[in-house]
Amino acid sequence: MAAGPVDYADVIVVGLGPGGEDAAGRLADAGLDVVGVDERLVGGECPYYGCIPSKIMVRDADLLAEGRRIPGHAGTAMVHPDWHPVARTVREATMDWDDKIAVDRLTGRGVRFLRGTGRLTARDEVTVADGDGNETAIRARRAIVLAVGSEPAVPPVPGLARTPYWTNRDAITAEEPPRSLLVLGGGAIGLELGQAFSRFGTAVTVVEGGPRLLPREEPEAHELLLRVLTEDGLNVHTGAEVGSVEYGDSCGFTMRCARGERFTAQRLLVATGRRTPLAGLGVVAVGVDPDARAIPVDERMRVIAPGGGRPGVWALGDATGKGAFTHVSMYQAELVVRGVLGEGGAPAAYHAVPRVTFTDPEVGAVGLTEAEARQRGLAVRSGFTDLAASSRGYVHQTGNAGFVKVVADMLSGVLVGATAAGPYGGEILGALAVAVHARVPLAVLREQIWAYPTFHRAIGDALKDALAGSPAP
Ligand SMILES: Cc1cc2nc3c(=O)[nH]c(=O)nc-3n(C[C@H](O)[C@H](O)[C@H](O)COP(=O)(O)OP(=O)(O)OC[C@H]3O[C@@H](n4cnc5c(N)ncnc54)[C@H](O)[C@@H]3O)c2cc1C
Ligand SMILES: NC(=O)c1ccc[n+]([C@@H]2O[C@H](COP(=O)([O-])OP(=O)(O)OC[C@H]3O[C@@H](n4cnc5c(N)ncnc54)[C@H](O)[C@@H]3O)[C@@H](O)[C@H]2O)c1
Repeated sequence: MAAGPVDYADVIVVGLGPGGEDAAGRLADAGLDVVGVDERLVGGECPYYGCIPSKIMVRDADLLAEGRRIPGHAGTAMVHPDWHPVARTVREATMDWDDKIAVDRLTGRGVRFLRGTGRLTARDEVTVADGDGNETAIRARRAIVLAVGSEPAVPPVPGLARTPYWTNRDAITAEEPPRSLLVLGGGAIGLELGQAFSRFGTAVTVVEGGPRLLPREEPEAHELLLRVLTEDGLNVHTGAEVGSVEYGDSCGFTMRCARGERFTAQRLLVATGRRTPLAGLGVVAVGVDPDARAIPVDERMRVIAPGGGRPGVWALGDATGKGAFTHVSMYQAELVVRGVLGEGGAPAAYHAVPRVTFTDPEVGAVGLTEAEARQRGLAVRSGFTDLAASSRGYVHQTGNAGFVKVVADMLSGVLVGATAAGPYGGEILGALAVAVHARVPLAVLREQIWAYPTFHRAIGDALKDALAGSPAP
């Protein structure tokens, strides 16, 4: 590689996903000389291969499902799925995977943008390699922000690496729904995209290695999704250890599981989590173990390493392992900006991280699950209510499956976690997220009037269930 001149900047932001782009823009707005570096698309995974295009697919797939629910309730409906408008909308939303507008927006705020791969070459220096083999070293006068996100983690299944498997990026750019799709991994990506393709006519088989779908959520969420997805026509297999994967042009993918099952499909989507490869980022330069799963950060998002913190080196987003969500990345960007500008403010708190899996029914959750709360030794009382049995569930009829579950710590007298699964589960979650975030006393929540007949009224019923037998406030 050709070594170039050394440049200087106040702040260098490596990775311009949701958090990095936001931090770079805001630091430039504050008058700092900021260099932003990205090797791919400014905006990161979320707008091009993640949240936005996947939710477009989910929304359109949900429209089909609603149409199919008309018979028996509101007349007749003939639903003929067509993927082409979906692919078109996704292309429009991603500008055909072109970030010109995002780059212009960023440079318009004064950020100097470099397209290339950044790596730490000293504790205050990032070297950027462009596609033509040129290298530019930049020294940071004030701060380096590592916002490199994550990439699909592909498990070491024998044979898999030699096959043309899909990751989320291939699924999002699909111009046609596959005839059949094997989904490896029953987490958020696998279930959202698996259900969406299924509604467009793809024969979908989900193969989950663990005992439960959405393993980080309440077991009731697994039970609900297993039932509903199976009713929807997906084949769902849990506890399946994959022994091998093969691919042939004529027969597609064949997956063999240790307990004897054999699955075949035209396409295979690998959705088994994310990873942040740290070695290539040169994190040893700031004392971080290159084999670590995430960049260790303190409560102000400063990078920490054995022997203490690294002044002027910050990290945010998926790379920090605090929750691979756009809202976490944006939340952390706020902390980084405040920290770099020396503004102080509250440190990071993760007791109320919300998450929504946009399946139908949606699974919204915040804070701890009941099992996590028990592991922490809290004085746990949980409450549960079935959404279908509520007045709104009765009114809604078809597609009304869901529940609200709350997890209370009776010692501190607050909710420490909650799940709202069902139609608009992610929206119902809003009220529960406020309660967990603001530590609203149970005595206050218990007095709340919940509008009738809403789905969120089920929160009141779940609270009653948790507090049954407790003295009135
Ligand atoms: C299919 C899918 C659906 C999702 N849906 C949701 C959702 O509904 N809601 C939600 O909250 N989250 C969702 N997510 C997660 C969300 O996309 C991520 O949490 C979010 O994008 C992480 O943001 P980030 O700032 O950490 O970085 P990323 O978005 O990962 O971006 C990191 C950027 O850094 C760049 N980069 C990496 N290394 C280097 C380097 N060495 N030099 C230069 N540039 C580099 C990359 O090119 C990339 O542009 C979804 C993810 C996927 C895959
Ligand atoms: N709606 C959202 O907010 C949303 C949507 C999609 C993705 N995301 C983010 O992206 C992350 C990545 O999504 P994901 O679905 O890839 O990961 P995930 O961690 O949510 O789920 C991965 C699943 O794959 C399973 N798995 C792992 N290895 C396996 C193997 N060898 N064989 C079979 N199963 C295996 C795990 O047990 C798990 O259930 C999510 O954790 C989430 O943070 C968020």
